[in-house]
Amino acid sequence: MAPGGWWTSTRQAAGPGSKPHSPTWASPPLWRGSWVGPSLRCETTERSKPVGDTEYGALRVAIGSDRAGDTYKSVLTGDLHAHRLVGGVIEGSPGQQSAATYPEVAFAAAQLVACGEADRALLVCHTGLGMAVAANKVPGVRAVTAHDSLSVQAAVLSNNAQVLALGQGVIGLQLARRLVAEWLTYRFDSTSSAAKKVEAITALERRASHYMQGRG
Ligand SMILES: O=C(CO)[C@H](O)COP(=O)(O)O
Repeated sequence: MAPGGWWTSTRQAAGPGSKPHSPTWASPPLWRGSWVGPSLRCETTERSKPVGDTEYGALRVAIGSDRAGDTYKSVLTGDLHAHRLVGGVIEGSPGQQSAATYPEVAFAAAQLVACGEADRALLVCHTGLGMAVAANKVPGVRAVTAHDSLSVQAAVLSNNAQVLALGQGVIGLQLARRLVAEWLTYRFDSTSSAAKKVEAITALERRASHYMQGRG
């Protein structure tokens, strides 16, 4: 089901050189759940797949921006559609999104990731900072701001971050496009030494949540 209101999704066939990342849309169904309004609600009862897991092939990427990131978002959306490793693009409807603030957009996109509707999210605002801060409020989501190749690589390989936030006011468009192209080629290795540290972050998140519940 297409995300309601804000988000539209597009499936696309991977290009000839895409193996082993060719999409397998039919089994299991990857586009489940529906999304409502600025504060989106995940109606998926069962995750299509674990957050950040890419075993099903080509990446499904949600992309969003506030007004300050709109120009880059348009260009990067085109790049995503054309990229051989991207199997689907979910983008906020430009009309409504241009009025949306970065916390709303980031939270909504991060929810798409957390619920398994998207593998990753690409967010653009003026600095990339607020988007990452807001996206990190969604449990299970790891969002970073990164404006150089090493950080983009480490975001995936070391931190298993599913969300990349860029600042339209910080880097030039061509660097942003290059970084996104690089970002799409990286896959987290769950057998790597980084995995235990990412698990530790998840455990901390659970502990914090229990602590807060105890206080409530
Ligand atoms: O960069 C932003 C948030 O980190 C955003 O694009 C601009 O922030 P605002 O001026 O507070 O809306």
